[in-house]
Amino acid sequence: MAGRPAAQVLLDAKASSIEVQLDVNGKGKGLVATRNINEGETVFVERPLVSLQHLDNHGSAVVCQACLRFVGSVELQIGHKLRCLVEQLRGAQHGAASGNQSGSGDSQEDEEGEVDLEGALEAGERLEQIYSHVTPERIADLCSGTVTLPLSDDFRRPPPVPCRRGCGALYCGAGCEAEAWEHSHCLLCAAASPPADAAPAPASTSAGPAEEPAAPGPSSSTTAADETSAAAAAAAGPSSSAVAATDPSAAAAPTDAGAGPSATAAAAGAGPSSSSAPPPPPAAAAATEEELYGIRVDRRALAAFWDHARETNEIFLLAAQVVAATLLRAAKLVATSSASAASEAAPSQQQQQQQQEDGATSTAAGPSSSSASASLPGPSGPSGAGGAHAGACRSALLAAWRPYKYGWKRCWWESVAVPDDVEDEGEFRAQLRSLASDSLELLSAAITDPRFGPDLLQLEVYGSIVGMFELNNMGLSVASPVEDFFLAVDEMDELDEQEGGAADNKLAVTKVTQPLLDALDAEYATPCEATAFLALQSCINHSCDPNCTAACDTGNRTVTVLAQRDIHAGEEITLSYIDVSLPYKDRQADLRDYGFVCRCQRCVADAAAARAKRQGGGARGGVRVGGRRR
Ligand SMILES: C[S@@+](CC[C@H](N)C(=O)[O-])C[C@H]1O[C@@H](n2cnc3c(N)ncnc32)[C@H](O)[C@@H]1O
Repeated sequence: MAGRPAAQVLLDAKASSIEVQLDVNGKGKGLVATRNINEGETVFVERPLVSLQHLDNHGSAVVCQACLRFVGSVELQIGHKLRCLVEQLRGAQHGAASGNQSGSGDSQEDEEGEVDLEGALEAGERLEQIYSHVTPERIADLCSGTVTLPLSDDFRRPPPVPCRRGCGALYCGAGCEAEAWEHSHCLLCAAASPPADAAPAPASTSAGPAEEPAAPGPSSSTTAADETSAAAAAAAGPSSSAVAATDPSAAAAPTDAGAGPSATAAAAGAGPSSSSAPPPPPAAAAATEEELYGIRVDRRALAAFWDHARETNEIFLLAAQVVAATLLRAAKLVATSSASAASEAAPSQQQQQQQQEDGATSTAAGPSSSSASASLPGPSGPSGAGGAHAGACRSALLAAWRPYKYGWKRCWWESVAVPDDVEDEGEFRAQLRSLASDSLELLSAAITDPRFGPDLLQLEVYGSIVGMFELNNMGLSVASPVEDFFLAVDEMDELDEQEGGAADNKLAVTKVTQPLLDALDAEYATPCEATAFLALQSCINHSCDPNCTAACDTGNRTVTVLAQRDIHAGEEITLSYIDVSLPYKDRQADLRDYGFVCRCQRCVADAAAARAKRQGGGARGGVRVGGRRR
């Protein structure tokens, strides 16, 4: 999650024998190989700049909120999954029962407000099925770590380390907790107040009782993502609609490649920065305010921001990470440059004093020391100081923004693909704009910084950051240790059978594990599902016959792009954003969600073949249709 300057990313790209070119075959910028790359070779390795476990996945997988590694014991994973499943099913039953009164459009009502009795019945049956295999007490024991399953030791992951403020976020160790904190969480943690002994997270290594995980954010409902409003759900687009594990989604125009916050705003027609200064915080929040690196944070207002994002669209949480990370980095850069300017000034004052003491002439000391002081920010400085400080802030903000500038950014409400069932596109887009505006207002009330806020916290800039996720995200999937655990139990059975003995042992193990497997049913192997933004990946164009694949390694917190066939120097690096085993028409339909008509060689050939067929000639020989499947 930690941000790296784009310059560093590009250096890595060079080292990996690829380069970013600004116009690749009319598709905007793209990555091109600068040498021959062999099949199976690593093209480059990259770390996500920001990532987020999907909110509706929190009930299925307890993972580190920084690196997405599973944490805790298999018992915890199974218990947590069953507990959340039960809560969710109870909610489904309850939703149907109360649907008539609430009219809230929850998940048990269809769009006309009809109660989904069928869904409620199904939920009831599933609940019965679960309880025929496990008791509520058993689930509680699994969650609390008071039960140990046979063979589970081999599948134990690092014990969870909670967020230092106690918001419920968990990490795989103190390192990840600290990194997330420094990256953006210190500004986004919505816990009302730190625990009394708010020390940095412990570097816990014991496999003690399992931590009870909570969904991130101020409220710990594990079904919050189901409450998504109809408009936001419709707007979720490709980024939230089951992206394949390694597919980046994207839409881009190369001209924006270097745009920083204000450039983006200017391009989008935003007014002067001062016109969109953040609104003042609500008076009621005064008690929950604090200041970090000169940035004012209001935890109560943050809770409202989180609630809004959970109820509308999680994409705002990713955007908030970018905003918070950028503000923090800029604030730290300003602090560092102020400190170094101060330390440069200090010797010269000392020198002046020394010279005076030595009886030297005043002309040798005065001007130089005063001009050094003049560059320092602060109300007591000469009239030029404010301007110099503003300039330093601006440079710091642009430097902090650099890692994100490569992602193509179009305003979210303008770039989202319109769902088929939407009749009035204008109204749909206006609704999205209004959602983004509400989200920004809440975020601006929660995080305020007069130095950078007016530039960064503008609706057009915020919309373009949200749009960046809509168009450039990469879906990540991390396999669950629970799957491996049940597999090991299976294999043990085979082993025992082969050895023709230990039947008692086999029976003893499956007697304990089988009811859990039966209760979990098909959901026993649910992976961690997340979304991430990666600077270089966001430059890779789609092909329906891609030459690369991408794979996620949570251990290293990296995504690796691998050549899946030989690539020649000068050839474009491509990935597939969709299921390329689909026929031409379906592929084009899927890519419409990404906002472009595919111009890859395979599609050009397919289109030509379709044209020829329409003209009655059928596909001519020599036209290559189809190709490598993902
Ligand atoms: C993730 S971005 C890739 C980088 C992008 N070309 C840029 O300039 O930033 C995806 C966007 O690139 C363009 N693109 C990618 N693959 C394409 C393809 N096969 N055919 C046409 N345009 C494509 C589309 O505009 C798409 O929205």
